[in-house]
Amino acid sequence: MIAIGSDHGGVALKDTIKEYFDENGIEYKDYGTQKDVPADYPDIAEIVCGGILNGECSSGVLVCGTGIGMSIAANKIDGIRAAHVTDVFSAKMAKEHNDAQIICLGERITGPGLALEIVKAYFDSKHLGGRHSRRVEKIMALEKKQ
Ligand SMILES: O=C(CO)[C@H](O)[C@H](O)[C@H](O)COP(=O)(O)O
Repeated sequence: MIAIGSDHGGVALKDTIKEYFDENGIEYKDYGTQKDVPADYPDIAEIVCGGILNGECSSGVLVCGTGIGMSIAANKIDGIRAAHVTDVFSAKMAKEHNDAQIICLGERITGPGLALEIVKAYFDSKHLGGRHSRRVEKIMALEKKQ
């Protein structure tokens, strides 16, 4: 199950991504917000990350105006690796190298066509393990050092 959420600045792109999921039989849970309902991105980031940490969802997509606020907020939550991506190669690397559970997109930055290519690249990729796992473990250890 994929978690998806946005603030009001990302709701149209969220709906585009949901259409893609529907067309491709990909299961998701929409954590809001909905059209015409303003929301603060840290609130949505928190509930989407919660859905991943409690095991309900395995990964997620967060959308705001730029993707920046969502990624800053999500990365404050213990156990979460969220990647702010604006291109296909970075989306692939976010999974292959960083094992990011979440990608963050910006509706005011990335058009719907490219955004869908990014989403596909991320979900079609697998974490490569090996030396990348060692580095991901070091990222997670940083949380414990604070
Ligand atoms: O967090 C952001 C910027 O880093 C997002 O783009 C938000 O969607 C944006 O700040 C919302 O702004 P608005 O003026 O309230 O629409």
